Amino acid sequence: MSSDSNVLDLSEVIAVTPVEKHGGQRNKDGFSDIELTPISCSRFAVHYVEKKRGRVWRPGRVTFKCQDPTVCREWIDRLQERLNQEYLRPRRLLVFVNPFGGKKRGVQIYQQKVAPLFDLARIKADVIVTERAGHAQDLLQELELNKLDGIVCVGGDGMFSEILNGLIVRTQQEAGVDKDWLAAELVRPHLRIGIIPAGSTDAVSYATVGVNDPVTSALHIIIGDCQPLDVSSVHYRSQLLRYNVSFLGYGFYGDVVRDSDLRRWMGPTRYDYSGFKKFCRRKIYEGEVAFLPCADQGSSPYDQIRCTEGCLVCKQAGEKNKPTPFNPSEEPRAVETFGPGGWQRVRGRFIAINAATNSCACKKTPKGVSPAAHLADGCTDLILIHATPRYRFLGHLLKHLTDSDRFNHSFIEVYRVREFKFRPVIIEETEDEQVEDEEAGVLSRRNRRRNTRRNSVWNCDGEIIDQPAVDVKVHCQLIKLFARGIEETKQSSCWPVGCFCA
Ligand SMILES: CCCCCCCCCCCCC/C=C/[C@@H](O)[C@H](COP(=O)(O)O)NC(=O)CCCCC
Ligand SMILES: Nc1ncnc2c1ncn2[C@@H]1O[C@H](COP(=O)(O)OP(=O)(O)O)[C@@H](O)[C@H]1O
Ligand SMILES: [Ca+2]
Repeated sequence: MSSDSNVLDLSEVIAVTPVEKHGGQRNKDGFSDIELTPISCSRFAVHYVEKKRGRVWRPGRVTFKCQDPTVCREWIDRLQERLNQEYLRPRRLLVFVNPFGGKKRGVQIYQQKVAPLFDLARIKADVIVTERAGHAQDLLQELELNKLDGIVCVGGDGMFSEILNGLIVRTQQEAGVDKDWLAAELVRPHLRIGIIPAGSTDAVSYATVGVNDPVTSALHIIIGDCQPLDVSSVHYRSQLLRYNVSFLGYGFYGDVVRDSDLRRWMGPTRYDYSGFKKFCRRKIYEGEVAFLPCADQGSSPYDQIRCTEGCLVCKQAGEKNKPTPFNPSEEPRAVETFGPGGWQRVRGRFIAINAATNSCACKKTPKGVSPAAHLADGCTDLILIHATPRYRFLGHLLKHLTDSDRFNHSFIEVYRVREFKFRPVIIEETEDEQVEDEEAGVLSRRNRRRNTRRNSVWNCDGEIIDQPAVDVKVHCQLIKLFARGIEETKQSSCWPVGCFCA
């Protein structure tokens, strides 16, 4: 911004509206109840994105005064014409509101914070308040989507996951791609998805916008931001179980989501209760993880660099992984080769097996489960947490509250991978394995059984996958969000009267 003037980037203008001389009430198009004739309008307001601290955006407004009402009308028409040329800005959206998620305030959040902004920006929104779990996913298989510019999710990660799965399944079906074939090259949906955070963790919103704020997210949607995002497919025995976009967790995090699902009446605090309970139980799961490391692309989970707006790692990955036309007669995938440069395997007793396809940053862990993970690099960070005493596991968990290196423990292995598989080893208890404990007597046998419970479940963006054995594959930049990645924080600024840059 030059010292003697202020410049307002047109791409961050929300709307232009005539201003009543006497500040009277205006209808949703910005006109007063008394129909404004062109000659009577001598002022107009430019509504724009005002960037506050901490990546929070708010609608700002600057008013311009014209001596001649004709000039005023000319300005409004010209500016509106330019805004109409911003082809990435949505004009028609399908909005799914989950009244059940988070603190059950999804409807209020949308009506009070988002709808007025969509009206101001002249966006036509078809709003559906869901009536049950899976309602949005089912509707996405049958609704007419061609006339839309995007889909908006008002809810948390679980609701986003539902819409993500619905849209991807619909797209593959229409493209004739077999979603159950692990090796299939998936077709990218053309519709972008916007997220208005109204859930409990809201990790996807936080990791792609940098803050959990409904107004900020609404403004990213209005100006038509576009952020590609990796999606992982989760299969078992040639059957698609679910698509995942952020966090996959087996063991501790799987047990947490299974337990917390029974306590949704607690709202977001259910995770704290279940997290503490499962930390105390600290169950151990034996199994084997096989994984295909990402070919060296100059990034690692131990990087100091972070995935931010305009990330070069993601840009290069996008160029390397351009979608190839689907060929139904495509040769089946090569058999996995183990060894250097190929698949690797780790067998062990684990507290948790996590995969972070992006940082999974959220209010609980502002830097994320894997701070150096990328939104759109075609990889996921596979985090193996081996059995260890509780105090050491606690030390690792506590590091999520800070910037410190959460992987700096001998019991933790982290790999940046394109694919991985997990097969549990079921522990059958035999008589001679019973641990005799004089005080506890037979209890020790029950304790051992409890501590070596056969299987956990997978926490898939907060939804439960009951099947412990999975085959996971990352599809680079499969979908696009109305976001721009994590902006480098700037000081808050306001835009007084000034000229425009196109
Ligand atoms: C004693 C201090 C412990 C601090 C623990 C910090 C660990 C935080 C990890 C947070 C996990 C982030 C991964 C995101 C998962 C979400 O997709 C999922 C569902 O979100 P939503 O549908 O919006 O509710 N959230 C969870 O699985 C919550 C996990 C909480 C684990 C304690
Ligand atoms: N109307 C509804 N009634 C009950 N459950 C719903 C409804 N709409 C969506 N859901 C389900 O609610 C779950 C949680 O949604 P989400 O918005 O992620 O809330 P939270 O972040 O609290 O988990 C999702 O599994 C979703 O499928
Ligand atoms: Ca990634």
